Amino acid sequence: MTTSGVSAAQVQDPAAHADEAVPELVVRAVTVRFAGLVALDAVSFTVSPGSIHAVIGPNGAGKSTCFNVLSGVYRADRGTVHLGDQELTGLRPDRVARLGMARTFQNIVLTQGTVADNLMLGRHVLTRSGFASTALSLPGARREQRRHRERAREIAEFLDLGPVFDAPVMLLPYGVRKRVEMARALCMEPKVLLLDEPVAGMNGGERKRTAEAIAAVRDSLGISIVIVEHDMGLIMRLADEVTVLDFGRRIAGGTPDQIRQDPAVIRAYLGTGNEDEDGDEAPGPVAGAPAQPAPPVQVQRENEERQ
Ligand SMILES: Nc1ncnc2c1ncn2[C@@H]1O[C@H](COP(=O)(O)OP(=O)(O)OP(=O)(O)O)[C@@H](O)[C@H]1O
Repeated sequence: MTTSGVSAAQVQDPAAHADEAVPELVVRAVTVRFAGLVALDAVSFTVSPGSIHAVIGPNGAGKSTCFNVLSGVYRADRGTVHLGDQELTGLRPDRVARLGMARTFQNIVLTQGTVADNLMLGRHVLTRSGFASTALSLPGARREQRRHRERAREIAEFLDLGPVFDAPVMLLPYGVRKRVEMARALCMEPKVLLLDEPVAGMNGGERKRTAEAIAAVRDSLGISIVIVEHDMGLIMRLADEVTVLDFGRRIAGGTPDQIRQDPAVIRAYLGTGNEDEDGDEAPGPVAGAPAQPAPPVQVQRENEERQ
């Protein structure tokens, strides 16, 4: 689907990476340490081409660290990241972006310029004309700028941002600004889109719209999406595959249905450290607990009490 009337064919257009097949993203045994703390401990997973792959886990599990390794912000102490044949391990963020990995940021709230200005920033990595020829408005550079602006408008329309293309972002509601941020990343024509908590802070309507937009990106553009998000309802509806982290370790992986039933996941979200003064485990999920695993846990607890 598309979120506006723009056809998939229009959106699947040209760009740097569109003629190349989307490759697998393979994370192998990645370890990251901060002083004495192991934030990621030999974590491995594979993102299938054209899929939505969620990375979830309780607070402090290592999700952001994982994201920062994928986008080149953090350097892994051990392990590798490959996008197809291309090794990304240890490359700087700008190089990782040029190889087809575009990311959004958890806390970014765009405030400067128009929507168009922000999307053109995303086109920057694809611009061939140098700074001087653009500044001097040479004909070739002007043509290229026009082509990029047209493409930015197509992407804006795809994400329902057409009507606000020339509006200052500062005047837009929070949820729309977050969608501008996603459009900016898409303007880089990535093979893999990394979404860091894309619905954080949104109201119900904005969440629904953003979820539709994410599904539309996968279905129409065929690129892979890696998503870190605390909204478990959204993850369970959207994701094709889920990797679950806890204390820096990968404790489970599979489809949302498999994850819902996985005892290690249920244990991690219940939290084994929630003990009261008598040493009894305090019931109830920790923050960010999945909405769906609750029934199997209750059944399991009833069985334990009966024994
Ligand atoms: N730059 C850093 N320096 C030191 N420790 C860090 C740094 N970044 C993360 N950590 C630690 O690494 C562990 C994993 O953190 P991370 O932010 O990756 O978890 P998370 O799953 O994203 O958590 P949350 O859901 O709360 O955002 C935590 O114990 C955290 O305190």
